[in-house]
Amino acid sequence: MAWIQLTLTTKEDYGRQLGDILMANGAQAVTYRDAKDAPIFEPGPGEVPLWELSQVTGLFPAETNMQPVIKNLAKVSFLEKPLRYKTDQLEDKDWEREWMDNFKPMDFGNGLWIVPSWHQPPHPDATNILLDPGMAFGTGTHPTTSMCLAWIGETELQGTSVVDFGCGSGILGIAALKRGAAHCVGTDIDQQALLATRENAVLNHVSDQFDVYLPEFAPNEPVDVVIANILAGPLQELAPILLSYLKPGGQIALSGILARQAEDVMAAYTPEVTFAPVRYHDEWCFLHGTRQK
Ligand SMILES: C[S@@+](CC[C@H](N)C(=O)[O-])C[C@H]1O[C@@H](n2cnc3c(N)ncnc32)[C@H](O)[C@@H]1O
Repeated sequence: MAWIQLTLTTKEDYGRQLGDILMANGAQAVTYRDAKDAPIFEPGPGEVPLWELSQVTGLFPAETNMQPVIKNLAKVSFLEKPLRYKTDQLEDKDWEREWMDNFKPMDFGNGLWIVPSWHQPPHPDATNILLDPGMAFGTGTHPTTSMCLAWIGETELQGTSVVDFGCGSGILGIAALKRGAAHCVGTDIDQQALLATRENAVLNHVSDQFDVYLPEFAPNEPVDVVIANILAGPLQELAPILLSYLKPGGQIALSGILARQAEDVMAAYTPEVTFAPVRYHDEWCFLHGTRQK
């Protein structure tokens, strides 16, 4: 059996509502692709950041007459006018599994692996982080996450307290805990991310050590390590908050920064933080440093 795939983009607040509307119009399945897992581009002034958008895709039987569906969607008040959408013909396959099949166990060095929760760890003795990202950002495939994971893998974290700011799937906090950190506070503005982090913490048997909050409810107790993979703009704006979390002598890791933005981000954390040489991966860079005692 073949299928028609209909894809629309909407503000993430409306993602679920749009999914319900697609189901009510005959979709057999709906999936959400957070634009967060698409390449991130720094939004221009006044633009909606890409990761506030959800891509919602409905799967319709091939014989569906899509005209009435499109007509109904054109009346939905929160969708763009004129309606923008994309249709594709799909051969029959387990399409939900398709993206899952592309998410494979990955080695980040120093024995640190990310393993999709539906895979067997290829090296059972390694530090294996089992992960189901759900709708949250953070599979390890994006350079901004992978540079953080490489740093976590090489850093002595035994007994440390950690803040994972913008925790997404919880991938970084869980990795830190599995590498010996004693406790982690994760914060995110996205409820889906908090949910995914909690679930992944349970999956990895670190839920007792991983507390998750919306940023405004997070306890502001200084910790040994702050990790934040969010965009350069927020990293600069949030510098006083992130610094308020960091103990003297503590370590900070910042990611989500385009290479050309490194200087500006470092300036926001100077002179409190002394930075190590900048690391680069594709167009992205990674900053890490130590807070003066
Ligand atoms: C690029 S993702 C990183 C996710 C994960 N930590 C990783 O490294 O893959 C950024 C996350 O930060 C969250 N975020 C963005 N702005 C934030 C803010 N001001 N405070 C807290 N979280 C924020 C987003 O919702 C998103 O989950």
